[in-house]
Amino acid sequence: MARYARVKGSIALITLTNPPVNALSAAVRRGIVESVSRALKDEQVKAVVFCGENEKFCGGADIKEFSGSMSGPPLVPMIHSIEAGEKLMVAAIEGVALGGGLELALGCHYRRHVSAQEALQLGIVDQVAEGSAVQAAMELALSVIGQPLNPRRLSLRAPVWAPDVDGVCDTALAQVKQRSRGAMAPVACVQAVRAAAMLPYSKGMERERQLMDTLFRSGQARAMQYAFFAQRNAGKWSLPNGAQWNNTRARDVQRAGVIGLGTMGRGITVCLVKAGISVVAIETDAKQLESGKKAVTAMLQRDAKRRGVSPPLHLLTFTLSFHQLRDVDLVIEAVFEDMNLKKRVFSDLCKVLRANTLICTNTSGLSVDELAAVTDRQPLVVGMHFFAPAHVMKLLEVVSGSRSSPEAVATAMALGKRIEKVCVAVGNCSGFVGNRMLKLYLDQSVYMLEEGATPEQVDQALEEFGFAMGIFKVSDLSGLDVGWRVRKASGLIGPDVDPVKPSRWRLGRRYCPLPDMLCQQGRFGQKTGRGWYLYDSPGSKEAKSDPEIQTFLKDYRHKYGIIPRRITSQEVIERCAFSLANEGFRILEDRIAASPEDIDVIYLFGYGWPRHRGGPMFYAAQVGLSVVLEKLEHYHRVHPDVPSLEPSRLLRRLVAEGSPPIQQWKSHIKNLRSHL
Ligand SMILES: CC/C=C\CC(=O)SCCNC(=O)CCNC(=O)[C@H](O)C(C)(C)COP(=O)(O)OP(=O)(O)OC[C@H]1O[C@@H](n2cnc3c(N)ncnc32)[C@H](O)[C@@H]1OP(=O)(O)O
Repeated sequence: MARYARVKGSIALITLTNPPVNALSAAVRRGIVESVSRALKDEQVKAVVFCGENEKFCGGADIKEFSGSMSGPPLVPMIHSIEAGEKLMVAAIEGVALGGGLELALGCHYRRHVSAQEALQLGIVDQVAEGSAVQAAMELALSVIGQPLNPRRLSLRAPVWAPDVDGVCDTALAQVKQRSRGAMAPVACVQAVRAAAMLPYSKGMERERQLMDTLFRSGQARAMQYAFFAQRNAGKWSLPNGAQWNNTRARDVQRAGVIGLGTMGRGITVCLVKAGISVVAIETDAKQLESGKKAVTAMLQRDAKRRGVSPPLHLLTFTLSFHQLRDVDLVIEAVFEDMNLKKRVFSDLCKVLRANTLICTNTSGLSVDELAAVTDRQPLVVGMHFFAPAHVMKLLEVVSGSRSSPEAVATAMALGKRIEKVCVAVGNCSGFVGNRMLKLYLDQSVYMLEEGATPEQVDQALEEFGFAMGIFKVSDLSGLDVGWRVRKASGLIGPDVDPVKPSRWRLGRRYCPLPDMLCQQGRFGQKTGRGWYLYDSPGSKEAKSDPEIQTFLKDYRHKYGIIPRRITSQEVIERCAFSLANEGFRILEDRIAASPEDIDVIYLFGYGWPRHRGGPMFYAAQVGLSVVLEKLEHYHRVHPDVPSLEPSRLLRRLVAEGSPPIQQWKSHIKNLRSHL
C-alpha cells in the first residue's frame, strides 16, 4: 500500500507502507499509481515526495510475488509515468533503495539519501542530508518548485558515450563469466549496461526488458529466489520439544573464552572480538600462544585498517592459564579434532568455569553427546561448527546434542548471528549435515578416478556446473592429510592394510585407497606443493596438471585390473549432485536437519554450491525427483558395492506421492525420531 498526505500546503507525501522493507508488491504499486494520479490532479500540489515507512525507502520488487502470476500495475511503466509527470517528484531515500526501489528513486526528478557518500559521488543522489530525509526532501522540493523538469528527466539525457565502452564491457563480461560461472544474471547485467551506454533510452529499455524477461523465466531466477528466503528462514530454528527461535531467550554473551589458537581458534577469536566481545584466548604452549597472538593481532589490524577504524585489541587476553576463564559467559573449544583430547579439555574446563557457563565445541563431525557426557553440565553443551577460515566463511552449523537445552541452542544461534554468520541448527550425528553429505560426494569423485576420469575432468565438470573450485582443487586447498587422519581414527586404515596393494573393500563396502596412497607419498595438497595437482612451491595456489598423477592413476588401474572408460561431465554431475541430495533425504528422515532449505543453506554458504542452482535439494527438485530416483537406481545397479547410492526411503516416498514441491517435503516425513 501507499499512504497519501498533503503537507506544507503544496507537497503530496506518498509513503510506501509494506514492512519490513516496503517492497514493491502489487498493492504498493497500485497505491503509488493512485496517489500519483491524485497528486497530479490536485491543483494545490506543486511537488510530490516519495518515502518509505520506518525509515526504509524500498527493498525493491516483492520477491514473494515472483513465484505466482504477477498482478497489479507493472513497475517500469509506473516509473516512466512518474518521470514524465508534470509535477516535481522527489525521492526521500533512507535505509535501502534496492532493485526496483532504486529504479523508483531514479524515476524521480530529485533524490536525497541519508548516508551514501558514494551515491553522491556517482551522481545517483543530489544531496546527502543528516536527520530526517523526508524533511530534507520536502525542503528541497519547496526550493526548486517552478524550475524546468526536462533537464532532470534521465530518459531525456543522451547516452554517456565513451570511445572504449565496448572494450570496457568486453572486459567486464569476461570477468563476470569467470567469477560467476554459469550464472546468467551477471552476464545480463553487463549486457544491459552496454545497451544503456550505447543505445537511445527507449531502445536501451527495450533491451533491458528482453534480458529481464529471459532471466525472469529462468530456473536460475527460481533458484536465487528460493535461496534468498531459505537463508532468512534458517535463523527460525525449532526443536522437537517445541522450543524455537521466537519463544526461547538467548543469554547475553559479553565475555568468551577460546581454547586453542590454531587456524580455527584464531579465526573464531577474530570474529568474536570484531563483534565487541571480550575474549580470553588460551594455548597450552608458550610458543603457540605467542604465534597465535601475533596472527590474531595482525588479522585484526589488517581488518581495522581496511575499515578505517582502530583494532579492538583491548578486548583480548592471551594466556596459558585456564583460571582466567572463571568469569567468561561461554567457551568455544577449538583444539585439534581428536575426541580424547577434546574430552580432556572439557573435563579441565569444568574444574574452572562457573557452573552456568556454556561450553561449545568447534568440531567438524565428532559427537557432541559424547563430549557433553564428560562434563557436569550436559544441557549447557552445544556444537558450533565453524568453517575454515572461520573469520571469512559465513556458515555456522549449531549442533544441538540430545541433551542440549533450548537456551544453549538459542545462545549459540544468537552469538552466531552477532558475529555475522549464517547459522543453521542441526542435530548430532557423525559429520552433522555438511560433512556427512560431503563424504559421499568425495567418495563418488575418487571412484570416478578409479574408473577412468582424471582430477582435471571431474573438477572441470563441477566448475562448469558453477562451483568456484572443483572437489580435487578444494581437497588440495584444505589439506589431504586431514581426511587421512580421520580415516585412520575411524579404523578404515590400520596395520592390517596391505601397503603394496591396499584393499578396495573395507567395512563391508567399496573403498578407494587413492587418497591414502597420495598421502603416503607426502602429497598433502597446496601446503606441500603436491596433491591431486602440482604447485610451483609449497603454499602456492595455482593448480597445475601433474603428469605424475596421470601415471600414478594408470598404474593403479593396471594393478587392480580396472579397464578405464570415458566418464562424461553429465555422469560427474549426476553422481556427485545426486549422492549429495540422496544423503540429504536421509538426513531429513533422521531429522538431523529440519528442512531441505536448511540443507541447501549449508551447501550454499559452507561448500561453495552455486547460488544459481539453489542447493543440492533444490537442484534435485528442479531436475525432477523421479529422474533423480531413476538415476540413483541406475548407478546403484552398476555399483552395488556402494550402498549410499541406494535411493533413500524419503526420496522413494516423495516420488510415490507425486513429487510434491520442496516446501511440502517436511509434511511427508512422519513418525521418524528427531535428533534436533
Ligand atoms: C519485476 C522486477 C523488478 C525489479 C527488480 C527488483 O527489484 S528485484 C528485488 C531487488 N531487491 C532485492 O534483491 C533486495 C533483497 N533484500 C535484501 O537484500 C535485504 O533483505 C535488505 C533489504 C538489504 C534488508 O536486509 P536486512 O538484513 O535488514 O533484513 P533481512 O534480509 O533479514 O530482511 C527482512 C525481511 O524482509 C524480507 N524482504 C527483504 N527484501 C524483500 C523483498 N524485496 N521482497 C520481499 N521480502 C523481502 C525478508 O524476507 C525478511 O523477511 P522475514 O519474514 O523477516 O524473514
